[in-house]
Amino acid sequence: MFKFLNQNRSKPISNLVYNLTFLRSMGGGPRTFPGGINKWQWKRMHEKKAKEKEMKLLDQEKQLYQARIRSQIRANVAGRSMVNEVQRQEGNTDSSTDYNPMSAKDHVKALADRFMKEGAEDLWNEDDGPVNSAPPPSKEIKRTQSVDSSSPDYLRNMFNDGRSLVGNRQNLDWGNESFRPRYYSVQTRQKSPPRFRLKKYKNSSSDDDDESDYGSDEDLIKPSVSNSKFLVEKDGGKFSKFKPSQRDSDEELDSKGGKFAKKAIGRATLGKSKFPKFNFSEGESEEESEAKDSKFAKKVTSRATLEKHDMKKTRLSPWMIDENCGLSEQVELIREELKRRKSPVSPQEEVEHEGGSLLSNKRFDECNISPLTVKSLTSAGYLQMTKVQEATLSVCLDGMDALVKAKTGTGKSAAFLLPAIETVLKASSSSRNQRVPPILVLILCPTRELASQIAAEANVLLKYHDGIGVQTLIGGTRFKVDQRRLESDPCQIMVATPGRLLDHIESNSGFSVRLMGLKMLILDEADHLLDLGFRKDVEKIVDCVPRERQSLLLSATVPKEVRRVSQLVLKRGHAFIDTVLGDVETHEKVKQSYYVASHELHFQVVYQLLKDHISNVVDYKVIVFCTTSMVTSLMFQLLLEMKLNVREMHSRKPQLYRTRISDEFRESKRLILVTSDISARGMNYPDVTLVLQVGIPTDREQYIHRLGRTGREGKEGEGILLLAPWEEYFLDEIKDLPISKSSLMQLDSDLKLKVQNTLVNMDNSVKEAAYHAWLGYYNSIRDIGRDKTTLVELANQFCDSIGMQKPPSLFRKTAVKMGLRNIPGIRIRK
Ligand SMILES: Nc1ncnc2c1ncn2[C@@H]1O[C@H](COP(=O)(O)OP(=O)(O)OP(=O)(O)O)[C@@H](O)[C@H]1O
Repeated sequence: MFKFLNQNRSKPISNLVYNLTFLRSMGGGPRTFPGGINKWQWKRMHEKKAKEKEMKLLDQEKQLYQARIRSQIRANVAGRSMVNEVQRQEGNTDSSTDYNPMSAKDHVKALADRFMKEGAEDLWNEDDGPVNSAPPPSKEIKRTQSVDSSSPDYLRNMFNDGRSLVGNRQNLDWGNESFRPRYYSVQTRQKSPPRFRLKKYKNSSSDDDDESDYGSDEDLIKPSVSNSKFLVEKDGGKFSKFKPSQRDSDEELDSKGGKFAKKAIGRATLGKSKFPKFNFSEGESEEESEAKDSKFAKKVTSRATLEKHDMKKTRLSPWMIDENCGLSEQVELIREELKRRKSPVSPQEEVEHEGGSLLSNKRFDECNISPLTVKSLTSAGYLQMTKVQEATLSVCLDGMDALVKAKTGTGKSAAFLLPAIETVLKASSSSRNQRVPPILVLILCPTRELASQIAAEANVLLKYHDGIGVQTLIGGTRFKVDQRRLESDPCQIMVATPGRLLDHIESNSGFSVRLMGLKMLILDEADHLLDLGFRKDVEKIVDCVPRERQSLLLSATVPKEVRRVSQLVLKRGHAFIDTVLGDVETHEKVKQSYYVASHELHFQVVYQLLKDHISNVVDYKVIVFCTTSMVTSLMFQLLLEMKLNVREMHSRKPQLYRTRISDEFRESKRLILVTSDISARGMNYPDVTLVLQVGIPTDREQYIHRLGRTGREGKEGEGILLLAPWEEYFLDEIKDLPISKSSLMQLDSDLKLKVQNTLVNMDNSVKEAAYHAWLGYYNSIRDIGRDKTTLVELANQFCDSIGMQKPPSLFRKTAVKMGLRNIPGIRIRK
């Protein structure tokens, strides 16, 4: 009897295990577990196992370290230290040959620190000393300091030397106030107490509805662009306008030096960009330089398994560093280059440049980041910081949490990646010998493409940092493949979309253990991640990472509600850095207009607008945003039939296809991307000439982010919004933006017929799906979704416009869910 029962039980269990494996490989992750235990029991069981494993590893590490110390002593006795010294002199800072200079006791303490979180005391062995001892000073910093030519100070002095070649500040003509350097962030990493401090935000706990908790506008750290004054909070508490004066001569000198470097180094990169362009030599013409640029353009490939995505095209600048040179030789080369670039630009040019410049006066070598990062930045063509980078870096290097608001395309990615790299460098001295290094920095972002883009950018900045890895965890890839990758190629920086990250947390306790070492949490497009769609996932993730961490939230839009909920992630005393304050959130150089046309004319108007743009702009690159994936698909097919050069991108497409299209569009010219909102945020497609939004975006923020795909890096761009008459109410939400009405063009009757015929002949399934999606989208928008009868009438107008005789029927269940069951005009599927 027992045997019989047992035989019968074994089958369902094995089936369950099979199903679980299948589910996991599909990316959903198991929800029930073998043996009938629940998720949390399963998780605890694995955590216990992982702890035991960690204890074993800790023990092994101690032994390994002792062995290293012994071998180092032996090597010293045998005169090996001389060889190491020579290697150091040559700039060979390979960590594999550089045995950690900590004392054995410090090292053991550092190992212990790694586990110093709640509940980890049991990993500590009493013989190892007190658990609460302060962590040893960062050995990484010590190590770089010993290599004198690569230290930040050395590089700074070197740049200052270059500056002094054209005379000191007294010799330069700074007479006109408008030529004076701009200041907006005084928070420098000084040893002496700072004279000013940044305004910190106090999150309210229970009374968080009170607006005053977030301070008045004056409480914000606001880099002033238009004049040399800025708002800072004095130690006494009150704000005052501050004007650089004599006593700030050091900063002034630096800024002017920065300015000189900017001038000497050249003008904007691509076209009318405000970013610096590097001329190869003084005698070289612009064309020659361009030709060389493209000739030498090279792909910087990452170490992470991002395939094609993980590449960034960079221009070979004169700062491109010869890999074969020692660091001191490279420094010499840069010094030579500075000498050659003596001639300052004219004051007139300076003013123009400052008018709308995104760059600050500070260079990367002036801001206490690792010289190897400066080297990577230099070889990627970044010399000066953008304003948001300067403001963010100074706050983050001081260890503060921050909420950062800066316009689209102003370099927020590097603004959070630079402190992230510094965090890894600081923390890795204590985690260097771990077999599976903890994840030290976690970057969350809303879309897969954005995650891949951020990882690619991180790899560019890590070009010269051996041993720091970046990986992505994004949906649409095989879960098992992710797991294998995590095991075979451990990383310290993880870029992830929330859903897939949670799947890994829930199904792999080893992964959760790795997250326990987290030092920095970053939310890019933070307002979107804290929106209702993502908030629950983000809360769960925050619960899985240590409380003792630094957090950074960034976005081009930060509505008040987001400032309120930001306390889910940020500490009480966080800084709010707002580089937009007092200015509109969109770029001055992006011309914004809107058209109003009835639904039946929309497709023709879109076609006409695109045709006009193509005939006016030779190297056009257009993004057409549609309301939903299925409407995107319909629009794409129509434009394809109308013989335009289009590509389609939305969440219903397989990931490989999305990656391919994204890559193609990034590199291309004369192409139109028809897309849903998956491309609205963060995507950095260079040189987009027009963004066309068809129908209302979900909200004001989404309008700004979509528009932000053009006019990046200070370039020019154009944005058009096409609305149906009933959608005009949306204009109220963006009334503070510089958008103007354009009158509808005369539509050609032949064209009208052509568009209508194409729509009529299109596959019915595409049109049906578009109708359902349209209904779903507008039903979810508060202002229209409430009045169901009007909504259905409008949906039927849309249906007419896409060449359908009668509206397709809905499943009863769907109609009930949408609250449309008994609404006239809705057909229910039998
Ligand atoms: N200091 C710099 N010097 C030169 N170029 C820079 C610098 N910082 C960033 N860039 C370039 O500026 C472009 C825009 O940067 P990024 O994508 O980080 O903008 P963003 O502010 O995150 O935009 P969004 O709000 O759309 O996410 C990128 O091409 C990047 O390489």
